[in-house]
Amino acid sequence: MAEIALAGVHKSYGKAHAVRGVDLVIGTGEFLVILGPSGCGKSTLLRMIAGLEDITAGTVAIDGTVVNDTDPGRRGCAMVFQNYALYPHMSVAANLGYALKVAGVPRRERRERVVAIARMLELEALLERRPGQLSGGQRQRVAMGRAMIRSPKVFLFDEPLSNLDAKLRVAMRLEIKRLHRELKTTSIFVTHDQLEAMTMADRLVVMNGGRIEQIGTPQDIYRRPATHFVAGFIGTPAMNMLPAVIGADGRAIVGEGWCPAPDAAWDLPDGSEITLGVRPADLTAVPPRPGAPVFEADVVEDVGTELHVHARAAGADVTLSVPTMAALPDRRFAVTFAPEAAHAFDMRTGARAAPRPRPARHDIKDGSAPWPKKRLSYI
Ligand SMILES: Nc1ncnc2c1ncn2[C@@H]1O[C@H](COP(=O)(O)OP(=O)(O)OP(=O)(O)O)[C@@H](O)[C@H]1O
Repeated sequence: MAEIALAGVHKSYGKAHAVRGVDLVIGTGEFLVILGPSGCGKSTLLRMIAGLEDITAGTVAIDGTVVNDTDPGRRGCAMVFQNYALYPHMSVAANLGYALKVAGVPRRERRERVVAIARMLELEALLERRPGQLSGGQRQRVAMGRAMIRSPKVFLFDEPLSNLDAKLRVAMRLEIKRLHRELKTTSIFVTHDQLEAMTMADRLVVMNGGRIEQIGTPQDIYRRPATHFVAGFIGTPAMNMLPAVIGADGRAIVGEGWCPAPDAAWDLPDGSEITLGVRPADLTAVPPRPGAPVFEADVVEDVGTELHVHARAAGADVTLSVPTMAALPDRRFAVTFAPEAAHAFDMRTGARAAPRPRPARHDIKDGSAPWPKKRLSYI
């Protein structure tokens, strides 16, 4: 059990910057997931915590002690990799007990601990097999057991489920969460699979281009994405993104004057270029109306639980998620959405735009002054 604190952590390979100044504290017992596209620096960050990569700048501290120059074996971290990294010529039992053997733990105690871990991971019947005689899921469980046996302070998972088929991934996901509930070991789990990230994380970190874009609970990140990148990266089908311009009243105008969210206003200067984001499930089809583009359903994908309707209009494409085709009585329709379902991103910075503050009650539109704050005395 340990707290991990990263301060200004940076990694460059020559002129290329893989990680650019990451500040992050992972609390004791927390299950933190790092999510991001390929090449965003998530594995490099994990490997710096493990001690498998030098840190170019900044510090990594475990339980208050800076470990930048501490050997990987002395950091108390155990790492689980995508490719299992098992010894093929050794039995499951020998693989599980190897680290204890190296550490000089007596044979009897070793055996006891191997059996206890095997019981926890349902590997007891497989102890005499070699890795080549196991399924992918069983191999991954052995890899987990090997990491668990030394009772590490921290588990570091580097895309451990990527080589498994879809069904097994779900099973292993649950197993890892169950183990975490039991052991409460501080864990960092790196993945590029958003479903894995959303379902496993206590707290989620979204990375892009070596930087942290957002940190929060999966719900925070889904409901209030902090940046244009996060909004587009999280959610399937992806959020609809409509290029828009801020008008004089703070409302967003798309194309030739369509104001799709008339009740929402943003705190940006007139003329600011934004992207208006709306999740496919938040769009509702309504009969065509003047001033709004008419969309035409193009491709409909049935994913079992819902339908994804991809529709086109002049200059804009949208996707709607609907429970049944009854939500689309006609092929041609306009779209609407609740103001609170709209996300706006400032295209200069990519940051989420704040709503425009509503006028305070004493603001008087005709230009007369509000009542003075101090009460007048008539004595
Ligand atoms: N040894 C290295 N030498 C040079 N560049 C490297 C090295 N290792 C990683 N990089 C670069 O650093 C960046 C981050 O790599 P990293 O492996 O951390 O990404 P990732 O987010 O884990 O990606 P993936 O999901 O594909 O594993 C990439 O641009 C990668 O090409």
